[in-house]
Amino acid sequence: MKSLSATLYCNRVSKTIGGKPVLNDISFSAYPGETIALIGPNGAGKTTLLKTLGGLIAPDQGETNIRGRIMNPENRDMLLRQVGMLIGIPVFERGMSVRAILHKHLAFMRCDWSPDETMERVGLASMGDLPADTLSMGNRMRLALATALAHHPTLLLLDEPMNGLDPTGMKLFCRIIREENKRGVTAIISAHMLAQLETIGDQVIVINHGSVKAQHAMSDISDLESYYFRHTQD
Ligand SMILES: Nc1ncnc2c1ncn2[C@@H]1O[C@H](COP(=O)(O)OP(=O)(O)OP(=O)(O)O)[C@@H](O)[C@H]1O
Repeated sequence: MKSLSATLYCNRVSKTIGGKPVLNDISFSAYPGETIALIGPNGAGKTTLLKTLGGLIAPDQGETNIRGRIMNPENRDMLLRQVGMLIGIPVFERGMSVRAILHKHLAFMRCDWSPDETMERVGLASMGDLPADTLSMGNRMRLALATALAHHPTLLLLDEPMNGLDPTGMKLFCRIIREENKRGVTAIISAHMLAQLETIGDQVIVINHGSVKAQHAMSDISDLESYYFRHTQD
């Protein structure tokens, strides 16, 4: 019954790529206003899981349920308007300005508001006219985050969103996630930066070899680093 009010319900998802099982029977729920920290070693399956949750790849078995609806090819685009994704290394159209990229994204998401507020929020207000492909790595990450946030989604799927951010950017990122949670937004964040995750995560899921190895409330974990090593030893 609990899953009925979940923002996201990942139900027994499995995926094999190139003959190799990458996700094995993964289930969990994410509730409004909470952040789930997805942690695990390189190659554990975190990105593949986020891609599957965001409908970028189809599971072989199991399903993703967003706000009570099972994602399928017919309702995928409608459901994805409720999702903000940052998955993979941000690459932007050559020569297109930061503001134009956000305008295009908002139009695609059928939102009629200006991108200015989101640019301000991520610290790109003074860079709106710059071609996005000339931005530094950290500022490209800020733009990718802006794209995930701009259309006011209820679910954020963020894969290593702090990569390339300077300490100010990381602090800003954590503040934005807390603000989003207060508005009821659910965030699933895959990252290796345990110290930052410790401050923003409500739940932790450890993935290794494509399976959930542990899941706990962050408040029950006294030291995330030891917890990580304890649950990722082969
Ligand atoms: N398109 C693909 N073709 C072949 N193998 C793939 C493909 N995508 C993912 N894999 C494999 O699936 C496994 C999980 O990869 P994934 O990128 O999901 O891991 P990850 O936990 O996100 O790792 P990292 O922390 O290094 O980003 C890896 O063994 C990877 O090589």
